[in-house]
Amino acid sequence: MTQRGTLGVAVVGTGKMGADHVRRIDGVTSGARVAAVVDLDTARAERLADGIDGCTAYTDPDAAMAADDVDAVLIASPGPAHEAALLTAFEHDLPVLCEKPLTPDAASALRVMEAEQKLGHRRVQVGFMRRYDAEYMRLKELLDSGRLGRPLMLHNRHRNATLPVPGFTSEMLINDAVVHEMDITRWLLDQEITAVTVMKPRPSSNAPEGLQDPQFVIFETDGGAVVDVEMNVNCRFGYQVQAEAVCENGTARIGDAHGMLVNSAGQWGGSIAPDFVARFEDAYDREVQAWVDATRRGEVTGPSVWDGYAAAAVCETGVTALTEGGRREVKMIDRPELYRS
Ligand SMILES: NC(=O)c1ccc[n+]([C@@H]2O[C@H](COP(=O)([O-])OP(=O)(O)OC[C@H]3O[C@@H](n4cnc5c(N)ncnc54)[C@H](O)[C@@H]3O)[C@@H](O)[C@H]2O)c1
Ligand SMILES: O[C@H]1[C@H](O)[C@@H](O)[C@H](O)[C@@H](O)[C@H]1O
Repeated sequence: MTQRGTLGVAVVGTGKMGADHVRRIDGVTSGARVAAVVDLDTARAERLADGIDGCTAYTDPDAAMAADDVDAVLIASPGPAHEAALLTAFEHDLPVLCEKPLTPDAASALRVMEAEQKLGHRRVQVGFMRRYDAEYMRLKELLDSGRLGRPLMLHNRHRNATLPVPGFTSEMLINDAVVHEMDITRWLLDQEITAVTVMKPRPSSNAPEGLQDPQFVIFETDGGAVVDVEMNVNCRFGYQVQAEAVCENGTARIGDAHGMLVNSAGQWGGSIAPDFVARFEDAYDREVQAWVDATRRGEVTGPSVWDGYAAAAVCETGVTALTEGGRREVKMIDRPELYRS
């Protein structure tokens, strides 16, 4: 860290999400600066670095993490590349904000968890940004207050206008998209997911040939709640994330706010965000600021590697339910001591 305590961050992966985080750290977040950008696509990293004072472009994550001006790492490469980047960050004992998913399967998430336990302290915040969204935070506060009684069901809708990245697969609807509902369910209800069922409606004609889109996913939890998720990555009309908790004495629903309502030409209405960058902008800002603030205090807060592992275990079960059918039970190890408090 510099004398004034500004955190030098290396951003690994500078595609859609990584570039957005670079812009955020450079222009929105306080107490941090982009010291390095890393991408296999050298030209992309160099273009980004060129616009930022004191920022160096790298293709090798290890070289970036070894640099004197790098104090922390933000990983925004694709999920399958996260494990290698995390293990490299552990070798340098650097704090990490790792975009979701922690890793794409439970075995690799376990390896990361074992490596972090060997360090003897938590180093990673996982990028489940919905926990920092104002609406989800209010819903959590309400459920925790007990005013509506015990939550019985949670209905979720998760709709992307078009494929989030080219080549999105049927498994990725679970691994890369429904993974958000896996985390938010665990967090909102403070319960673990114990079983997953995936129903397959007739695919939309908007979906590329062979893609099972939409999917209807059902979770059961160890607290007896039933949770459903409509996952759709070709809805065409915009980006929409909604949740409704059904409790013993009432319901609470979020995700309906569409900003300003306009009356015009015999109609009324608002607008729908085009994509996750717009819908969750505030949540990403809060998430990154919380990470920087905690890191500068020498703390690690937010979703942990345990949360990343739990989501990965549920994802793996979900992919089995998708490909083999039926109701599938989730298998997880006991929570290690490091993640109990
Ligand atoms: N929290 C959210 O809402 C949210 C939204 C979008 C993406 N994401 C996550 O962010 C990550 C990146 O997604 P994206 O949409 O930006 O993908 P993307 O394909 O747009 O960008 C990925 C970038 O990483 C680079 N890359 C690939 N392998 C690398 C490696 N080994 N080392 C360094 N760079 C490498 C690629 O060249 C590319 O520039 C994924 O984990 C994704 O799930 C999260
Ligand atoms: O990586 C993205 C991102 O996590 C979005 O929040 C989600 O809506 C997309 O479906 C997913 O592919």
